[in-house]
Amino acid sequence: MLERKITHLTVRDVRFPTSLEQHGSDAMHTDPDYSVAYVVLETDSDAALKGYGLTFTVGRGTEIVVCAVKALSTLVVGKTLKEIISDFRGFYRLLSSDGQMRWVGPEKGVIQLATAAILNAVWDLWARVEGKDPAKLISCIDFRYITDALTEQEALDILVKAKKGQKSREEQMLKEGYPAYTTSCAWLGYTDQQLTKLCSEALAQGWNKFKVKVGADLQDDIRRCSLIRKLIGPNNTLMIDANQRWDVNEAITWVTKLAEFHPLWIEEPTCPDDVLGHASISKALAPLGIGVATGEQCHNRVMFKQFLQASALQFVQIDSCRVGSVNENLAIILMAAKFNVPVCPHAGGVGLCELVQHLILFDYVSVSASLNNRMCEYVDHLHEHFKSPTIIRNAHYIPPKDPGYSCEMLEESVQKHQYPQGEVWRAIEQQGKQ
Ligand SMILES: C[C@H](O)[C@@H](O)[C@@H](O)[C@H](O)C(=O)O
Ligand SMILES: [Mg+2]
Repeated sequence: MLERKITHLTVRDVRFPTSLEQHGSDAMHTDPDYSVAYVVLETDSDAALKGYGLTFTVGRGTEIVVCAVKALSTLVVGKTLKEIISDFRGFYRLLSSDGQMRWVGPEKGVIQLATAAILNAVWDLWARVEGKDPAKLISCIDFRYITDALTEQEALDILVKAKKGQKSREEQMLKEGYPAYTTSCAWLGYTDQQLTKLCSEALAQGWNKFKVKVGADLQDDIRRCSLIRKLIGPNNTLMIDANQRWDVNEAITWVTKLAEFHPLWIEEPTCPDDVLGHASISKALAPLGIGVATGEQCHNRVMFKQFLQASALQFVQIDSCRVGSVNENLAIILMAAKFNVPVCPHAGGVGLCELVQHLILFDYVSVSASLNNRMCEYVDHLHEHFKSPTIIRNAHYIPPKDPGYSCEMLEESVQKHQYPQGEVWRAIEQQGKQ
């Protein structure tokens, strides 16, 4: 199987009209249409072996990501899986630092999202073919720019140390699943009635950790947080998410006014690139018992390194599509372990829950060995479009059993939602004309 050559790469622009009902809305993305650049790698295998990958985007931006995936595709097509994984570090660097493409990055923005889509598909293909050991995993990581925080030997030591108890953690996960929290009750565009209804339903289903969007209007935030805190009671967990809305001092003042609702964290209080700003916010909010969480728009391992070195975050929110796929997330997860900061993945988008559940299970079973202060985000949208959708039981992610990276979509869904020719978008266009 490893000898099989990748013969084709297709990429499609798939969008869901989530903005119509304000699903996914926040203080900065007021009308998001959850979308993906969806990649399929075809091989010359008789067994119709394919790799499926995607990157999450929002609406119109998807066409630019699709364009970037096409530009990178020549670096992948024609290679065998064996050629790639025998030097995955080198291949990662080829994609992320190709001499003619690097200027539009490097390792950030659209080109990084495109890299994630392609590499997610490569990991999916590889996962369908064989398992991996610690040394092999380490060989996938590009340690360039992070050795001052984590050396290759330290990374290997963390993985080897975590071998102890691995089997029982694996069994525990299969039985109980990984703890999750929900964001689906309190998007910014939802009314108070909607919020009350969704929250009550979620409580009845066993959810005990809730994230609320804040940041547009302080009085609204106070009203919404107070409503939710009353609904969920003092013992359930509340998190708040501002999606980068504030300046540093504004963030401190605003969150201080929400402290009475006892949020565990404030997520993305300010510009995602402002490491020192996050450090100041962390310091100011620590006495209130509120941590800072960030990562969904943290574009590479070097940024995460600085956040960790500067004590600028207390919760590392890895994202399966923002950075360079599993290769780079391995580096981030291992750095978080070294700095003893919990990883709580971001999954608010289409396909993100399906992908990131693999990474957080890996974190527990093979790296951190801890559930302390850890949980994985869950949003209850669009899972029906996936071949192996996430399974949630009693507010826990149940480990997926199908081989691969769980992001193969149903062909019918892809065709219906392809932009602009899919029937869903044609109907919306038609309605607009009426
Ligand atoms: C536009 C998106 O829904 C974001 O609001 C979402 O990813 C969010 O930040 C989250 O943490 O889930
Ligand atoms: Mg967020």
